Amino acid sequence: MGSDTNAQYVPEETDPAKIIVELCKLFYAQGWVTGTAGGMSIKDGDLVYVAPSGVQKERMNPVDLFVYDTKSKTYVSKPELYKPSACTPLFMACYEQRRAGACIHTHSQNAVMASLLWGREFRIANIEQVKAIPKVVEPGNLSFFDTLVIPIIENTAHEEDLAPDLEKALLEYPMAPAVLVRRHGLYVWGANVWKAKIINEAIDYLLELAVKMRHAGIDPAGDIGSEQLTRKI
Ligand SMILES: CSC[C@@H](O)[C@@H](O)C(=O)COP(=O)(O)O
Ligand SMILES: [Zn+2]
Repeated sequence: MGSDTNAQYVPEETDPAKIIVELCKLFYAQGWVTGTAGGMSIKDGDLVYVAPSGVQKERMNPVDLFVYDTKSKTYVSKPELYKPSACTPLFMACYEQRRAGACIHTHSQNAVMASLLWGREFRIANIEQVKAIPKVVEPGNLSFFDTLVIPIIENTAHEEDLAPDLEKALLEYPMAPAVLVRRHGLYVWGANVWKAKIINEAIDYLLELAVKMRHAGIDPAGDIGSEQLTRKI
């Protein structure tokens, strides 16, 4: 019985270009990368894989991706028709300052709504899903009783101009697993692509929940029990 179940196991894809193409389709279905927005990147050793700029991110082929060698500082694969994603300097900042193995940028409406409802930082506490978020500065994940804090930076006219403020936020918030961009979206990274995917999903869930809590008059960072004041019994 057990071996039958294992026979169903499909090994994970290991080609970064194929993984980016696969995940962008999933993110499109979530409404995170529609209308050419958002994207993602993977760092595999010295090589950084990045999507082309301005393309429908759910319709890319592996050969469309740019591959940059951080050692030789040259592109080892450079599709002729395209320019690399405008998010590239931001992905590079996450690789350099966070030793990330993958970065995801979404235009999730949950991220945009949260950026409109919170000021300089987003906070949520005492929700089970925070246990999917790494502590970043030490091994392990946040506990149920920890507060997740995500800095919010202001948007700029061009994506690449966000890089200095993102770099500053990464320095000022060493424990942050992501950065929100007001009226724009979210940057998330992880030690590898699957961790980045999980963290992105968990953060999006928490952003959506926090926005709903706010609309219900509940403080998402409030103490356990404080929400009872808003409950109609
Ligand atoms: C809807 S256009 C969005 C872009 O300006 C940008 O914000 C973005 O997320 C994607 O940039 P791109 O250069 O296409 O990878
Ligand atoms: Zn964007």
